[in-house]
Amino acid sequence: MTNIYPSPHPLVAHKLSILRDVNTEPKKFRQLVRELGALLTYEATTDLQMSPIDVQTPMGTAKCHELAMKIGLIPILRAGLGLVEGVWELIPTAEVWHIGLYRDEKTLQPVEYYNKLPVEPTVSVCLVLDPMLATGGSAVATVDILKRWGVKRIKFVGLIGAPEGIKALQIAHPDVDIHLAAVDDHLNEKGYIVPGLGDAGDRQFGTA
Ligand SMILES: O=P(O)(O)OC[C@H]1O[C@H](OP(=O)(O)OP(=O)(O)O)[C@H](O)[C@@H]1O
Ligand SMILES: O=c1cc[nH]c(=O)[nH]1
Ligand SMILES: [Mg+2]
Repeated sequence: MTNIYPSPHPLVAHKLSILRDVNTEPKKFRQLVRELGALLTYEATTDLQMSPIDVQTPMGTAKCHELAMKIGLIPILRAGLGLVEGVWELIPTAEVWHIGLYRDEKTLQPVEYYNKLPVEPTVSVCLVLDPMLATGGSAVATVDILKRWGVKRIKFVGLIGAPEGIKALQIAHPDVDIHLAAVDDHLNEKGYIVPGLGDAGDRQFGTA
């Protein structure tokens, strides 16, 4: 399938290598997650729909373009929170709708604990934000929720994906583009990505 986009950008690779390092402390880790969120979103949004607009400059009229669609950022709590700020810097008009999911430690199945989406969709494009795509359960469940909400255009923006999670998301939602900083080797017996970066939530929030 062709909907998986690992970033080819040297800045992304450089920042990811520092992020992975077991010695990178939470403050630096949060900064890198924020920066990577912005860089990956820049790559993920090249095909957004635009509408023409005439802008008066001090020298005349410029034929310009503006975003034509309302964009929603959907961070998956907790770890997805760290990606919001960098993306919001680029798209300040985006709405942010939080989805709370945690993985059951034994079954690795996602458990929903927060969802305050209004009845009718208020956005037409959603960027699902979560650093880790491991089994894919959390991403698939979030896209399920967004499709039930009525959103048709959905992209996943994350940092590291395991082949297992990428496959699961592709099979469940082949229409969802997957933008990542890297694709890693495999999942371990506890569902952690190897080599990965450990627990993205714990490393951001200092809870390890
Ligand atoms: O692809 P999956 O197998 O579903 O795993 C990925 C999920 O696991 C992590 O969240 P976690 O459950 O640790 O919650 P947290 O962000 O609150 O730490 C991560 O942030 C993803 O949401
Ligand atoms: O490697 C992993 C897998 C799931 N969640 C994480 O935070 N890290
Ligand atoms: Mg976690």
